[in-house]
Amino acid sequence: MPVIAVDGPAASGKGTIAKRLAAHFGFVHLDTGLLYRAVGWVVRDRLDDPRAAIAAAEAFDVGMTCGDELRSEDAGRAASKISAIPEVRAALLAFQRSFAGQAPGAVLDGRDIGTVICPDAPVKLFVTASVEVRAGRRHKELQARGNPSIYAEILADLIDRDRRDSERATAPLKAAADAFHLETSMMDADQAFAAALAFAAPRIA
Ligand SMILES: Nc1ncnc2c1ncn2[C@@H]1O[C@H](COP(=O)(O)OP(=O)(O)OP(=O)(O)O)[C@@H](O)[C@H]1O
Ligand SMILES: Nc1ccn([C@@H]2O[C@H](COP(=O)(O)O)[C@@H](O)[C@H]2O)c(=O)n1
Repeated sequence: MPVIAVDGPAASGKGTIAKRLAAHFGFVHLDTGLLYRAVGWVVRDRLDDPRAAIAAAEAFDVGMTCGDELRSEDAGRAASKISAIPEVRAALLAFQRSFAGQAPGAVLDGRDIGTVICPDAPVKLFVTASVEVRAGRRHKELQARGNPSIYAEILADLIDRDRRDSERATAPLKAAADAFHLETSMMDADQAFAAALAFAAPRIA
């Protein structure tokens, strides 16, 4: 089954693109960040205990990915910490691969989809935007949801998260060698989707 792998840093717009590509092609979509957020949320009071995170990942069930609290910045921070643990990543791998095998095709977004989870995906996108632009998008999103948000705090958090996600030893955030780089700092969501679709469409039979 064809797979579209969409990777990139936090708040780059990869989820927005992934959802729209899935709707366009009639594919299923998985936001893999939710898996790490769910595990991080379970152990949010024990983030210094890797055994707790590994146990939560080994007990992962898709039902754990529901709930507004997973969209919070606290859940994102917790996810970024536990996602550096190799055994946590290993425990979540089979679910992601199995999801990717569904008919008629799948779109997965995350950090390591093109490099580790689906290295044979016929379409790989690496979506970026400057960290200032990403912080502005996230700030606006939180405000629209009625959540308190301070731009400077969001910016500092994203810088921290980028560093942790890129520097970890296992499955770091990085573009696959054959990924299409989509820099969206100067694009609105429609322009970014159009550019992604122009790359993907000829590669999806
Ligand atoms: N090109 C764009 N221009 C302006 N805003 C955008 C663009 N793409 C996405 N957004 C908005 O930016 C915010 C973050 O987008 P999105 O959730 O798709 O990012 P993400 O990379 O999936 O984030 P995360 O890693 O946290 O899951 C959302 O509010 C979304 O509507
Ligand atoms: N494939 C993935 C997806 C996510 N992570 C980690 O989870 C954090 C939250 O992800 P969001 O996409 O919801 O922002 C992220 O910062 C990563 O640490 C991952 O490692 N691999």
